[in-house]
Amino acid sequence: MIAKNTKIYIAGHRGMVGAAIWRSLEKKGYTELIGASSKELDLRNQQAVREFFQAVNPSVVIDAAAKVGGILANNNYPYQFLMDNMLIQNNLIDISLHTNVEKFIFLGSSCIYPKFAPQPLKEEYLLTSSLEPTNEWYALAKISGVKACEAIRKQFDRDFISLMPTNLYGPHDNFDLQTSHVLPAMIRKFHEAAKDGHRAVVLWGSGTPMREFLHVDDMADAVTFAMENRFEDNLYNVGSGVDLTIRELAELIQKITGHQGLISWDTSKPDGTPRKLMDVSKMAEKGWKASIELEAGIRETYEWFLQNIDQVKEVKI
Ligand SMILES: NC(=O)C1=CN([C@@H]2O[C@H](COP(=O)(O)OP(=O)(O)OC[C@H]3O[C@@H](n4cnc5c(N)ncnc54)[C@H](OP(=O)(O)O)[C@@H]3O)[C@@H](O)[C@H]2O)C=CC1
Ligand SMILES: C[C@H]1O[C@H](OP(=O)(O)OP(=O)(O)OC[C@H]2O[C@@H](n3cnc4c(=O)[nH]c(N)nc43)[C@H](O)[C@@H]2O)[C@@H](O)[C@@H](O)C1=O
Repeated sequence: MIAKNTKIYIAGHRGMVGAAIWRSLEKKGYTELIGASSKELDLRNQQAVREFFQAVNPSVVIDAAAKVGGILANNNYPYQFLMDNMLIQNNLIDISLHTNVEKFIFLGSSCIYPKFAPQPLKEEYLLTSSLEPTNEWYALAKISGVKACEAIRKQFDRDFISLMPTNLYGPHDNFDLQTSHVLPAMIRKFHEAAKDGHRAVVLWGSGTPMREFLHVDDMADAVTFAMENRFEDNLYNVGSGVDLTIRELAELIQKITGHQGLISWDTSKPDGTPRKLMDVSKMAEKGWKASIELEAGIRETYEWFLQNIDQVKEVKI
Protein backbone atom coordinates (compact mmCIF):
# COMPACT_ATOMS: atom_id res chain seq x y z
CA MET A 1 0.00 0.00 0.00
CA ILE A 2 1.50 3.33 -1.06
CA ALA A 3 0.49 6.42 0.94
CA LYS A 4 -1.17 9.14 -1.12
CA ASN A 5 1.46 11.65 0.04
CA THR A 6 4.40 9.51 -1.14
CA LYS A 7 6.89 11.58 -3.13
CA ILE A 8 6.68 10.30 -6.69
CA TYR A 9 9.12 11.63 -9.30
CA ILE A 10 7.94 11.17 -12.88
CA ALA A 11 10.97 11.69 -15.13
CA GLY A 12 9.73 12.95 -18.52
CA HIS A 13 6.42 14.22 -17.09
CA ARG A 14 5.84 16.56 -20.07
CA GLY A 15 6.08 13.75 -22.63
CA MET A 16 3.15 11.73 -23.97
CA VAL A 17 3.59 8.90 -21.47
CA GLY A 18 4.81 10.95 -18.51
CA ALA A 19 1.89 13.38 -18.81
CA ALA A 20 -0.58 10.47 -18.91
CA ILE A 21 1.03 8.91 -15.82
CA TRP A 22 0.77 12.26 -14.04
CA ARG A 23 -2.97 12.48 -14.92
CA SER A 24 -3.54 8.90 -13.78
CA LEU A 25 -1.80 9.36 -10.41
CA GLU A 26 -3.47 12.72 -9.80
CA LYS A 27 -6.87 11.12 -10.48
CA LYS A 28 -6.08 8.42 -7.91
CA GLY A 29 -5.38 11.06 -5.29
CA TYR A 30 -1.57 11.11 -5.14
CA THR A 31 -0.63 14.56 -3.93
CA GLU A 32 3.19 14.72 -4.06
CA LEU A 33 3.99 14.40 -7.75
CA ILE A 34 7.34 15.78 -8.86
CA GLY A 35 8.49 16.68 -12.39
CA ALA A 36 11.24 18.69 -14.09
CA SER A 37 11.52 19.57 -17.76
CA SER A 38 14.68 18.77 -19.71
CA LYS A 39 15.50 22.49 -19.64
CA GLU A 40 15.31 22.53 -15.84
CA LEU A 41 17.15 19.21 -15.43
CA ASP A 42 19.14 17.54 -18.19
CA LEU A 43 19.05 13.90 -17.10
CA ARG A 44 22.24 13.19 -19.07
CA ASN A 45 24.12 15.29 -16.51
CA GLN A 46 25.01 13.04 -13.57
CA GLN A 47 25.92 15.85 -11.18
CA ALA A 48 22.67 17.71 -11.88
CA VAL A 49 20.69 14.50 -11.31
CA ARG A 50 22.47 13.94 -7.97
CA GLU A 51 21.69 17.46 -6.80
CA PHE A 52 18.05 17.12 -7.87
CA PHE A 53 17.64 13.87 -5.90
CA GLN A 54 19.29 15.46 -2.85
CA ALA A 55 16.79 18.31 -3.05
CA VAL A 56 13.58 16.32 -3.69
CA ASN A 57 14.37 12.90 -2.12
CA PRO A 58 11.68 10.85 -3.93
CA SER A 59 10.42 7.47 -2.67
CA VAL A 60 9.13 6.35 -6.05
CA VAL A 61 10.77 7.03 -9.42
CA ILE A 62 9.03 6.42 -12.74
CA ASP A 63 11.40 6.70 -15.69
CA ALA A 64 9.37 7.95 -18.67
CA ALA A 65 12.20 10.18 -19.93
CA ALA A 66 13.96 9.09 -23.09
CA LYS A 67 15.02 10.01 -26.58
CA VAL A 68 12.01 8.66 -28.49
CA GLY A 69 11.10 8.52 -32.16
CA GLY A 70 9.73 6.51 -35.04
CA ILE A 71 11.51 4.19 -37.42
CA LEU A 72 13.26 6.90 -39.46
CA ALA A 73 14.54 8.90 -36.49
CA ASN A 74 15.86 5.71 -34.88
CA ASN A 75 17.59 4.75 -38.11
CA ASN A 76 19.06 8.22 -38.78
CA TYR A 77 20.31 9.11 -35.27
CA PRO A 78 21.74 5.85 -33.85
CA TYR A 79 24.23 7.60 -31.55
CA GLN A 80 21.67 9.79 -29.78
CA PHE A 81 19.22 6.91 -29.41
CA LEU A 82 21.94 4.76 -27.86
CA MET A 83 23.89 7.28 -25.80
CA ASP A 84 21.21 9.74 -24.61
CA ASN A 85 19.05 6.87 -23.45
CA MET A 86 21.91 5.12 -21.64
CA LEU A 87 22.96 8.35 -19.93
CA ILE A 88 19.41 9.25 -18.86
CA GLN A 89 18.52 5.83 -17.50
CA ASN A 90 21.93 5.10 -15.94
CA ASN A 91 21.86 8.35 -13.99
CA LEU A 92 18.31 7.73 -12.77
CA ILE A 93 18.83 4.07 -11.90
CA ASP A 94 22.15 4.56 -10.13
CA ILE A 95 21.08 7.52 -8.00
CA SER A 96 17.86 5.68 -7.13
CA LEU A 97 19.88 2.68 -5.94
CA HIS A 98 22.05 4.91 -3.77
CA THR A 99 19.24 6.96 -2.21
CA ASN A 100 15.94 6.17 -0.50
CA VAL A 101 13.97 5.11 -3.57
CA GLU A 102 11.65 2.25 -2.62
CA LYS A 103 10.22 1.58 -6.07
CA PHE A 104 11.70 2.28 -9.49
CA ILE A 105 9.76 1.68 -12.70
CA PHE A 106 11.75 1.57 -15.92
CA LEU A 107 9.97 1.85 -19.28
CA GLY A 108 11.52 -0.04 -22.17
CA SER A 109 9.96 -0.92 -25.51
CA SER A 110 8.78 -3.97 -27.46
CA CYS A 111 11.73 -3.45 -29.84
CA ILE A 112 14.05 -5.02 -27.24
CA TYR A 113 12.93 -8.44 -28.50
CA PRO A 114 14.70 -10.16 -31.42
CA LYS A 115 13.51 -9.24 -34.92
CA PHE A 116 12.38 -12.76 -35.78
CA ALA A 117 11.27 -13.97 -32.34
CA PRO A 118 8.22 -16.25 -32.22
CA GLN A 119 4.91 -14.40 -31.81
CA PRO A 120 3.42 -13.37 -29.48
CA LEU A 121 6.57 -12.09 -27.76
CA LYS A 122 7.14 -13.60 -24.34
CA GLU A 123 9.40 -11.88 -21.82
CA GLU A 124 11.73 -14.91 -21.89
CA TYR A 125 12.60 -14.29 -25.59
CA LEU A 126 14.85 -11.37 -24.60
CA LEU A 127 18.42 -11.85 -25.95
CA THR A 128 17.66 -15.06 -27.82
CA SER A 129 18.71 -13.71 -31.27
CA SER A 130 19.55 -10.53 -33.20
CA LEU A 131 17.69 -7.22 -33.14
CA GLU A 132 15.93 -5.23 -35.87
CA PRO A 133 18.68 -3.01 -37.46
CA THR A 134 16.57 0.20 -37.69
CA ASN A 135 16.29 0.42 -33.92
CA GLU A 136 19.00 -1.78 -32.46
CA TRP A 137 20.73 1.25 -30.89
CA TYR A 138 17.63 2.27 -28.96
CA ALA A 139 16.90 -1.38 -28.18
CA LEU A 140 20.42 -1.94 -26.80
CA ALA A 141 20.06 1.05 -24.49
CA LYS A 142 16.67 -0.24 -23.29
CA ILE A 143 18.03 -3.77 -22.79
CA SER A 144 20.84 -2.39 -20.63
CA GLY A 145 18.20 -0.54 -18.54
CA VAL A 146 16.20 -3.75 -18.07
CA LYS A 147 19.37 -5.60 -17.07
CA ALA A 148 20.46 -2.85 -14.64
CA CYS A 149 17.08 -3.11 -12.85
CA GLU A 150 17.31 -6.90 -12.87
CA ALA A 151 20.82 -6.77 -11.40
CA ILE A 152 19.60 -4.47 -8.62
CA ARG A 153 16.74 -6.86 -7.80
CA LYS A 154 19.10 -9.84 -7.79
CA GLN A 155 21.96 -8.30 -5.86
CA PHE A 156 20.21 -5.88 -3.49
CA ASP A 157 16.62 -7.22 -3.41
CA ARG A 158 15.22 -3.77 -4.19
CA ASP A 159 11.89 -3.21 -5.95
CA PHE A 160 13.13 -2.08 -9.38
CA ILE A 161 10.98 -3.30 -12.26
CA SER A 162 10.76 -2.91 -16.04
CA LEU A 163 7.62 -2.55 -18.10
CA MET A 164 7.86 -3.10 -21.88
CA PRO A 165 5.21 -1.07 -23.70
CA THR A 166 4.14 -1.89 -27.22
CA ASN A 167 3.70 1.02 -29.72
CA LEU A 168 1.82 3.77 -27.88
CA TYR A 169 -0.39 6.62 -29.10
CA GLY A 170 -2.69 9.29 -27.70
CA PRO A 171 -2.84 12.96 -26.68
CA HIS A 172 0.50 14.84 -26.54
CA ASP A 173 2.09 12.51 -29.11
CA ASN A 174 4.80 13.78 -31.47
CA PHE A 175 3.26 14.82 -34.83
CA ASP A 176 6.50 15.75 -36.63
CA LEU A 177 6.43 13.83 -39.92
CA GLN A 178 10.17 13.07 -39.87
CA THR A 179 10.53 11.90 -36.27
CA SER A 180 7.10 10.58 -35.23
CA HIS A 181 5.74 7.06 -34.97
CA VAL A 182 3.34 5.79 -37.60
CA LEU A 183 0.00 6.46 -35.90
CA PRO A 184 0.37 10.22 -35.29
CA ALA A 185 2.05 10.55 -38.72
CA MET A 186 -0.98 8.97 -40.38
CA ILE A 187 -3.44 11.18 -38.47
CA ARG A 188 -1.60 14.26 -39.66
CA LYS A 189 -1.02 13.07 -43.23
CA PHE A 190 -4.64 12.00 -43.82
CA HIS A 191 -6.04 15.11 -42.14
CA GLU A 192 -3.90 17.51 -44.17
CA ALA A 193 -4.49 15.62 -47.44
CA ALA A 194 -8.28 15.63 -46.87
CA LYS A 195 -8.20 19.40 -46.28
CA ASP A 196 -6.10 19.81 -49.41
CA GLY A 197 -8.69 18.45 -51.86
CA HIS A 198 -8.23 14.79 -50.86
CA ARG A 199 -4.83 14.56 -52.51
CA ALA A 200 -2.93 11.24 -52.34
CA VAL A 201 -1.21 10.27 -49.08
CA VAL A 202 2.30 8.82 -49.24
CA LEU A 203 3.07 6.26 -46.53
CA TRP A 204 6.31 4.43 -45.80
CA GLY A 205 7.39 0.89 -46.54
CA SER A 206 5.19 -1.85 -47.96
CA GLY A 207 2.23 -1.63 -45.55
CA THR A 208 2.63 -5.33 -44.69
CA PRO A 209 4.35 -5.13 -41.27
CA MET A 210 2.08 -5.75 -38.31
CA ARG A 211 1.96 -3.57 -35.22
CA GLU A 212 0.15 -3.63 -31.90
CA PHE A 213 -1.04 -0.31 -30.44
CA LEU A 214 -1.92 0.72 -26.91
CA HIS A 215 -3.57 3.97 -25.84
CA VAL A 216 -1.30 5.98 -23.55
CA ASP A 217 -4.02 6.18 -20.85
CA ASP A 218 -3.99 2.37 -20.69
CA MET A 219 -0.20 2.52 -20.40
CA ALA A 220 -0.44 5.02 -17.57
CA ASP A 221 -2.98 2.79 -15.85
CA ALA A 222 -0.54 -0.14 -16.12
CA VAL A 223 2.25 1.96 -14.60
CA THR A 224 -0.03 3.01 -11.72
CA PHE A 225 -1.00 -0.63 -11.22
CA ALA A 226 2.67 -1.69 -11.18
CA MET A 227 3.46 1.06 -8.69
CA GLU A 228 0.73 -0.04 -6.32
CA ASN A 229 1.46 -3.76 -6.47
CA ARG A 230 4.56 -5.81 -5.70
CA PHE A 231 5.71 -7.76 -8.76
CA GLU A 232 7.92 -10.79 -8.24
CA ASP A 233 9.80 -10.59 -11.57
CA ASN A 234 11.74 -7.83 -13.29
CA LEU A 235 10.17 -7.75 -16.74
CA TYR A 236 6.50 -7.39 -17.81
CA ASN A 237 5.09 -6.72 -21.28
CA VAL A 238 2.33 -4.11 -21.57
CA GLY A 239 0.14 -4.20 -24.65
CA SER A 240 -3.36 -4.66 -25.99
CA GLY A 241 -2.63 -8.19 -27.24
CA VAL A 242 -4.10 -7.34 -30.67
CA ASP A 243 -2.29 -6.27 -33.84
CA LEU A 244 -3.07 -5.29 -37.43
CA THR A 245 -1.14 -4.52 -40.62
CA ILE A 246 0.09 -1.00 -41.32
CA ARG A 247 -2.18 -1.04 -44.38
CA GLU A 248 -5.21 -1.85 -42.19
CA LEU A 249 -4.19 0.92 -39.80
CA ALA A 250 -4.01 3.33 -42.76
CA GLU A 251 -7.51 2.37 -43.89
CA LEU A 252 -8.87 2.85 -40.38
CA ILE A 253 -7.31 6.30 -39.99
CA GLN A 254 -8.40 7.23 -43.51
CA LYS A 255 -11.98 6.42 -42.50
CA ILE A 256 -11.75 8.33 -39.20
CA THR A 257 -10.32 11.46 -40.84
CA GLY A 258 -12.71 11.31 -43.81
CA HIS A 259 -9.92 11.26 -46.42
CA GLN A 260 -11.16 10.05 -49.82
CA GLY A 261 -8.01 10.10 -51.94
CA LEU A 262 -5.42 7.51 -52.91
CA ILE A 263 -2.76 5.92 -50.70
CA SER A 264 0.68 5.22 -52.14
CA TRP A 265 3.59 3.38 -50.51
CA ASP A 266 7.16 4.71 -50.59
CA THR A 267 9.12 1.47 -50.49
CA SER A 268 12.45 3.30 -50.27
CA LYS A 269 11.55 3.76 -46.57
CA PRO A 270 12.15 0.84 -44.16
CA ASP A 271 9.49 -1.62 -43.00
CA GLY A 272 11.28 -2.47 -39.77
CA THR A 273 10.28 -5.52 -37.77
CA PRO A 274 7.73 -7.66 -39.65
CA ARG A 275 5.69 -8.23 -36.50
CA LYS A 276 5.98 -7.52 -32.76
CA LEU A 277 2.86 -8.62 -30.96
CA MET A 278 3.27 -8.80 -27.20
CA ASP A 279 2.29 -11.77 -25.09
CA VAL A 280 0.48 -9.93 -22.31
CA SER A 281 -0.44 -12.94 -20.18
CA LYS A 282 2.04 -12.13 -17.41
CA MET A 283 0.39 -8.75 -16.72
CA ALA A 284 -3.04 -10.40 -17.04
CA GLU A 285 -2.06 -12.90 -14.35
CA LYS A 286 -1.18 -9.97 -12.08
CA GLY A 287 -4.67 -8.56 -12.74
CA TRP A 288 -4.11 -5.85 -15.38
CA LYS A 289 -5.40 -5.61 -18.93
CA ALA A 290 -5.93 -2.90 -21.54
CA SER A 291 -9.40 -1.39 -21.89
CA ILE A 292 -9.34 1.18 -24.72
CA GLU A 293 -10.29 -0.30 -28.08
CA LEU A 294 -8.18 0.88 -31.04
CA GLU A 295 -10.82 2.65 -33.16
CA ALA A 296 -12.27 4.50 -30.15
CA GLY A 297 -8.75 5.46 -29.04
CA ILE A 298 -7.81 6.80 -32.47
CA ARG A 299 -11.07 8.79 -32.72
CA GLU A 300 -10.34 10.39 -29.36
CA THR A 301 -6.74 11.12 -30.37
CA TYR A 302 -7.91 12.67 -33.65
CA GLU A 303 -10.32 14.92 -31.71
CA TRP A 304 -7.44 15.95 -29.46
CA PHE A 305 -5.29 16.65 -32.53
CA LEU A 306 -8.01 18.86 -34.05
CA GLN A 307 -8.40 20.81 -30.83
CA ASN A 308 -4.64 21.32 -30.43
CA ILE A 309 -3.72 21.64 -34.08
CA ASP A 310 -1.83 24.92 -33.68
CA GLN A 311 0.33 23.67 -30.85
CA VAL A 312 0.91 19.96 -31.47
CA LYS A 313 4.35 18.76 -30.44
CA GLU A 314 6.96 18.39 -33.17
CA VAL A 315 10.09 16.77 -31.76
CA LYS A 316 13.38 17.47 -33.58
CA ILE A 317 16.36 15.24 -32.83
N1 LIG B 1 5.79 6.48 -27.77
C1 LIG B 1 5.83 5.16 -27.91
O1 LIG B 1 5.24 4.59 -28.85
C2 LIG B 1 6.60 4.33 -26.95
C3 LIG B 1 7.28 4.86 -25.87
N2 LIG B 1 7.99 4.04 -25.01
C4 LIG B 1 8.74 4.58 -23.87
O2 LIG B 1 7.93 5.40 -23.07
C5 LIG B 1 8.71 6.45 -22.50
C6 LIG B 1 8.08 7.80 -22.81
O3 LIG B 1 7.95 7.98 -24.20
P1 LIG B 1 7.05 9.16 -24.82
O4 LIG B 1 6.26 9.82 -23.76
O5 LIG B 1 6.39 8.60 -26.01
O6 LIG B 1 8.18 10.17 -25.33
P2 LIG B 1 8.11 11.77 -25.43
O7 LIG B 1 9.14 12.14 -26.45
O8 LIG B 1 6.73 12.24 -25.61
O9 LIG B 1 8.62 12.23 -24.01
C7 LIG B 1 9.93 11.98 -23.58
C8 LIG B 1 10.22 12.84 -22.38
O10 LIG B 1 11.59 12.62 -22.02
C9 LIG B 1 12.13 13.85 -21.62
N3 LIG B 1 13.56 13.89 -21.93
C10 LIG B 1 14.18 13.53 -23.09
N4 LIG B 1 15.49 13.78 -22.99
C11 LIG B 1 15.71 14.31 -21.76
C12 LIG B 1 16.86 14.79 -21.06
N5 LIG B 1 18.08 14.75 -21.63
N6 LIG B 1 16.69 15.27 -19.81
C13 LIG B 1 15.47 15.32 -19.25
N7 LIG B 1 14.34 14.86 -19.82
C14 LIG B 1 14.47 14.38 -21.08
C15 LIG B 1 11.41 14.95 -22.40
O11 LIG B 1 11.39 16.10 -21.59
P3 LIG B 1 10.99 17.59 -22.11
O12 LIG B 1 9.62 17.45 -22.70
O13 LIG B 1 10.99 18.43 -20.89
O14 LIG B 1 12.02 17.96 -23.14
C16 LIG B 1 10.03 14.33 -22.61
O15 LIG B 1 9.13 14.80 -21.65
C17 LIG B 1 10.12 6.28 -23.06
O16 LIG B 1 10.91 5.54 -22.18
C18 LIG B 1 9.89 5.46 -24.31
O17 LIG B 1 11.03 4.72 -24.66
C19 LIG B 1 8.01 2.69 -25.22
C20 LIG B 1 7.36 2.11 -26.26
C21 LIG B 1 6.59 2.88 -27.20
C1 LIG C 1 7.67 2.02 -30.65
C2 LIG C 1 8.73 1.59 -31.63
O1 LIG C 1 8.78 2.48 -32.73
C3 LIG C 1 9.80 2.25 -33.70
O2 LIG C 1 9.53 1.10 -34.44
P1 LIG C 1 8.39 0.96 -35.49
O3 LIG C 1 7.22 0.31 -34.86
O4 LIG C 1 8.94 0.28 -36.69
O5 LIG C 1 8.10 2.50 -35.81
P2 LIG C 1 7.04 3.40 -36.58
O6 LIG C 1 5.85 3.61 -35.76
O7 LIG C 1 7.78 4.62 -36.98
O8 LIG C 1 6.68 2.59 -37.92
C4 LIG C 1 5.86 1.48 -37.93
C5 LIG C 1 5.63 1.03 -39.35
O9 LIG C 1 4.82 2.00 -40.02
C6 LIG C 1 5.37 2.31 -41.29
N1 LIG C 1 4.94 3.64 -41.72
C7 LIG C 1 4.14 3.90 -42.79
N2 LIG C 1 3.99 5.22 -42.95
C8 LIG C 1 4.68 5.82 -41.94
C9 LIG C 1 4.88 7.18 -41.62
O10 LIG C 1 4.39 8.11 -42.25
N3 LIG C 1 5.63 7.42 -40.51
C10 LIG C 1 6.18 6.41 -39.75
N4 LIG C 1 6.90 6.74 -38.65
N5 LIG C 1 6.02 5.11 -40.09
C11 LIG C 1 5.28 4.82 -41.17
C12 LIG C 1 6.87 2.13 -41.07
O11 LIG C 1 7.58 1.99 -42.29
C13 LIG C 1 6.88 0.87 -40.20
O12 LIG C 1 6.75 -0.27 -41.02
C14 LIG C 1 11.15 1.93 -33.11
O13 LIG C 1 12.12 2.53 -33.93
C15 LIG C 1 11.22 2.14 -31.69
O14 LIG C 1 11.22 3.50 -31.39
C16 LIG C 1 10.06 1.51 -30.98
O15 LIG C 1 10.22 0.93 -29.95
